[in-house]
Amino acid sequence: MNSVPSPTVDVNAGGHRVAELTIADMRRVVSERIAPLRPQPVPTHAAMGAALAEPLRPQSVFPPADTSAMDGFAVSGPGPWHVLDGAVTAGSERPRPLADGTATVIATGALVPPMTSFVLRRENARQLWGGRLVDVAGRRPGIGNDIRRRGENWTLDCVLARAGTVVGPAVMSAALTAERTTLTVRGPLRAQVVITGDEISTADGLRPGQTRDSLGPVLPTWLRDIGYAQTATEYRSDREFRDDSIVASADAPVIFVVGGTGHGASDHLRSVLHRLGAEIIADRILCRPAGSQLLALLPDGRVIVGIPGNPLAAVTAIMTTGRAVAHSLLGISVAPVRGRLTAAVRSGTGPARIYPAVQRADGAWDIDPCTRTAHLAGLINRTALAVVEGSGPSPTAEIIRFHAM
Ligand SMILES: Nc1nc2c(c(=O)[nH]1)N[C@H]1C(S)=C(S)[C@@H](COP(=O)(O)OP(=O)(O)OC[C@H]3O[C@@H](n4cnc5c(N)ncnc54)[C@H](O)[C@@H]3O)O[C@H]1N2
Ligand code: MOO
Repeated sequence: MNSVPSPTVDVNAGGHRVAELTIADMRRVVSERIAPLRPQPVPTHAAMGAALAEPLRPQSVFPPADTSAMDGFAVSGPGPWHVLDGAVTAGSERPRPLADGTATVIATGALVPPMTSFVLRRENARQLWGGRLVDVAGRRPGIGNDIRRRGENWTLDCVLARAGTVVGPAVMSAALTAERTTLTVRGPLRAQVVITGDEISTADGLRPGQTRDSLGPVLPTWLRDIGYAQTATEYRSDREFRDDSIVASADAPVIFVVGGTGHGASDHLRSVLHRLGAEIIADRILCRPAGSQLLALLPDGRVIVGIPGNPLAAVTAIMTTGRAVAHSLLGISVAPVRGRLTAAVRSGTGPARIYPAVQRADGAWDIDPCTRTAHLAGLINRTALAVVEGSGPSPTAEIIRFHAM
């Protein structure tokens, strides 16, 4: 929609042009201008994708009591043992103490009765004539007793995860094991996606001139991958986008506006930003695709990322600028990772080139130099973007992986 040049919308809030930024400069500006979210207590089960604002310390030692590590018999004293009636199952409270010379059936995870010497695994136990139990493994007392001792995994002074760690399934699960019912975190980060453009259609059957929306259903997956745990998506025609208050009213710290970043007749993002008193902090990034990105701050601190409409450019913008914004808001720092390429490539003296990439068995990355931007077919079976910068032939590139896929 921006094929018709327009002299009317080259505007930004301060009235002066903001320089095009390299990717490194964009990351620096983002970390300087976008402050981390305020830490807040969040129920542990609702904290997926947030970042720990404090080290994760246990609320309870683990295991909280001596428990059996195996199905078998809790035995007291040297054998053979007389097996008592009944069984100690997981979930039973306070089993009675075991008298010397006796044994009781016990289940994995059950509390070990006081006076237990060790747990005899079922496969190492035989009952003699008359019912007496013996240990056929001939264990030495105290060795491999198959009892999980209270606090042997962690005590209250342990740190299970450092501040800045993103809450994934392992962190959440460990926190629950440690009886942490709330966590002090930044996030979970929410994003509003606004897909603009008169030509974009989600309805059955395309009319001439329409373009199938190939981003709305998939952007939340990419966004979740880089730290936006919750996403809401809205569609607006160009005029609706220009006239309504979706950007003003969006209830999310980050608003991704898809399309309209250019200077074409229907590209209204700049004028909307101007009207809302936003400060543009990056106007174009020196990269291809996704050069036509805008990064702006609303007066209340919400961040607007204007991403190009071409689908591969949109994903590239999200994986570079969108990712840097998420890291800043979550208060985490992620050092760029470099990878070896299967063949040296030259980006030339111009902008950084960003290519779909996939890792070979030997660890080197194959890149696709000829990918088109109007669709995402070039990302099928690819697991990363490779960022190539510098004028000479480069044998390595920054690798930005897609973790969720
Ligand atoms: N005179 C110039 N024109 C353009 C330039 C330029 O440098 N000078 N850059 C081109 C590049 S590269 C890109 S990328 C686009 C960026 O334009 P916008 O951000 O304003 O995006 P639109 O014009 O709205 O859309 C571009 C393209 O993408 C299609 N699109 C948009 N949304 C979707 C969607 N949800 N699903 C599928 N496809 C979508 C849209 O129909 C357009 O074809 O500007 C170029 N022009
Ligand atoms: O930025 Mo366009 O993003 O090269 O397709």
